[in-house]
Amino acid sequence: MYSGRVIICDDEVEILRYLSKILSAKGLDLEVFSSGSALMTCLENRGADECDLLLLDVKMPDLDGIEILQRIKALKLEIPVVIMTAYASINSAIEAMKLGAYDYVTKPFPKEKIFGILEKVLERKELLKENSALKDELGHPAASPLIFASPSFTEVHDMALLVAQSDSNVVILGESGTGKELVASLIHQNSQRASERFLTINCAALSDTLLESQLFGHVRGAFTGAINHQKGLLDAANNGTLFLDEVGDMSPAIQAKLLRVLQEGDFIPVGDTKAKTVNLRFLAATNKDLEEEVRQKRFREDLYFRLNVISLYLPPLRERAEDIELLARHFLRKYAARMKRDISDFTPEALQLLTTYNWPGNVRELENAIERAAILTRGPLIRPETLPVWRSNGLPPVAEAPRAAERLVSLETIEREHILHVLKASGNNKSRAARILDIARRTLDRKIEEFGLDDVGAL
Ligand SMILES: Nc1ncnc2c1ncn2[C@@H]1O[C@H](COP(=O)(O)OP(=O)(O)OP(=O)(O)O)[C@@H](O)[C@H]1O
Repeated sequence: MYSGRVIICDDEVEILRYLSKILSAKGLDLEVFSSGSALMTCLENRGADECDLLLLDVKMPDLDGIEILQRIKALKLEIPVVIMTAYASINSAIEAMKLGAYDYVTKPFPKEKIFGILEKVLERKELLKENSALKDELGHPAASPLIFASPSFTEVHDMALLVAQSDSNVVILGESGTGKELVASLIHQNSQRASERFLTINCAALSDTLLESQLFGHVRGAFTGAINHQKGLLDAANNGTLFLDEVGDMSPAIQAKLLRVLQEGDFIPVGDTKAKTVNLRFLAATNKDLEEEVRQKRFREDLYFRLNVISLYLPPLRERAEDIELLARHFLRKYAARMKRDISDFTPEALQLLTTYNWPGNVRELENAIERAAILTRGPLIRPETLPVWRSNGLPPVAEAPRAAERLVSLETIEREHILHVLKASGNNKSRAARILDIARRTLDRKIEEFGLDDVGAL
């Protein structure tokens, strides 16, 4: 038996019935949606609180799974999503994984497949709980999800805790992947608004119209496709904190509407005539030089002053080498546990490579590198060759930022590399390789064909 809450969204009644039956038999709380738009309305209004897993069909007539994932990502809802796809739409599954889906299953799937995923998800939830209990014991604030040791980050962290006590708006500056969103959530968790909601929106990820209706909400019939009344994030976060990520990318029209909220504390939903009053704290982040944007008249000065009561600058990872090793070990523990692998440490060479590389994508790039290395590692130690920053000539430090194409590889590439590796290691014995990979033999055959690995025997 399990304890947790699962949302299922599929337009096929048979699938809904099948999943409801097997999951409720295991003691799980279920919520079922037969259309993508109904699911989105619920997530937008209520957030993903207390939901442990979302099982999402990729192909639905009104709103497909990929679009839902994009919206979940833009709303920054923390919810593991498992995409359910037909064999024919396997490319959508890959697309979904790139968008941050937790996993995917190909229909028809045995119930054990879903139970396996559920166990991993619930185990992860427990791990996160343990982690925060441990931080409590060590005397760190329970809400701090941040790992750091460097003096420069300690200073910003202390500053963040201090400004959390005030109710002022804050702008968090720093390169992409430096932890701006984590710091925003830390501020909220340590503020007087901690018991209220912390909602986030990425202003660069949405079109102008969508951003406007997400922020301010709309009434029925406000524009083509507005079939229902929809509450905006300003409303949903009332009394809590709203985090505006990539605020520097907001259009002048939306900047003007937002300024009114900051000045008057009210706004008018799209298509409505009545103003709504809200009480919010705004945290905003950008990797743009906002002062320069103001000088260039791309960002309103009055809005800038309203938002930027206090500003925090997160230093890039390359300027805080002390944090790299700590973060790398933290991510290694996380991914080794998630993948149930006994990888305990880095070789000294790998560690040296990690601490001397200049990490243009900051902590996010480091996390991706460790996740990839954990997938590719066979022994107990992470070796340099599994790190994307490794060069075949063995030269460790890279002074300049490598080109993106050299650093980052797609999930598809990793999957292909790993299948190739297992096939070679098993002497091209496909049944054995399928067992090691923990996938059905016919799934392996399909992937071999898809990735053009038929000739592996000859390698
Ligand atoms: N100090 C830290 N401790 C633990 N994890 C961190 C830390 N800093 C960043 N991360 C992780 O790195 C990733 C990127 O962090 P985050 O999204 O907060 O960065 P960001 O600056 O908001 O990025 P962007 O500008 O691209 O939105 C996240 O997975 C986050 O959990």
